[in-house]
Amino acid sequence: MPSPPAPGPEITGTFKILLIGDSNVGKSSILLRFTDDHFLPPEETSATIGVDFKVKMYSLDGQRYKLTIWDTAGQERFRTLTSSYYRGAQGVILVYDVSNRESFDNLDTWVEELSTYCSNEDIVKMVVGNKIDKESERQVSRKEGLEYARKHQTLFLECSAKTKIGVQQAMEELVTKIVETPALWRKSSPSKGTVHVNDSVPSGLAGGCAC
Ligand SMILES: Nc1nc2c(ncn2[C@@H]2O[C@H](COP(=O)(O)OP(=O)(O)OP(=O)(O)O)[C@@H](O)[C@H]2O)c(=O)[nH]1
Repeated sequence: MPSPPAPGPEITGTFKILLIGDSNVGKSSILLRFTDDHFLPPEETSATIGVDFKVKMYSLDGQRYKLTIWDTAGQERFRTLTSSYYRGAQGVILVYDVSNRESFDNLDTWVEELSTYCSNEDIVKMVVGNKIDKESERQVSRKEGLEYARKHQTLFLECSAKTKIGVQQAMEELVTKIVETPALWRKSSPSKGTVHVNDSVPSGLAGGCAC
């Protein structure tokens, strides 16, 4: 009998990360760029209905993390089960489109939704201005984005899912900050030195609730 494959390196933590923001700002595109390094042309994209998610293994400082990244619908009519999106999340990315002022102005609504459904003060938040490749159509300056993030004490980055600038960096900064916030994900330290984590499965119904 062939011997079973050797087990892979252990997973240090499993993190649930959410993408929220207005419809059309590029949440699904950021996710696809991050997980598959791919960008779909406009004619091949469609509005997210409800929620979608992708899983990606991610290495940082020699440790392996399992990221479940939830892509939520921006359109009100496609949003269902809102509280379960937030349940067990360690990180949230609030996305706006730098070429669409309204999507930036609406960030307040998303911050409000976050505070309604997520009572965990430790959750790591990041504001991301997407579509910086559309520089000539820019309606929101980098300074404004940065000021908004400072006011709400969140991380901040600008990116383009199209050209891929900033996408990897955004995820890396978010994951780094989550790792630096043990209260969010460490449950106990068993004997082998491995950390037991809040394993937030995509159903949003299992695992300890961080919210
Ligand atoms: N120029 C440019 N277009 C982008 C970028 N990211 C996304 N888009 C386009 O913006 C449109 C919306 O992108 P999606 O990723 O579907 O947006 P979404 O926020 O997931 O939308 P909902 O699912 O409705 O919430 C699509 O036509 C994308 O091709 C970007 O970085 N630059």
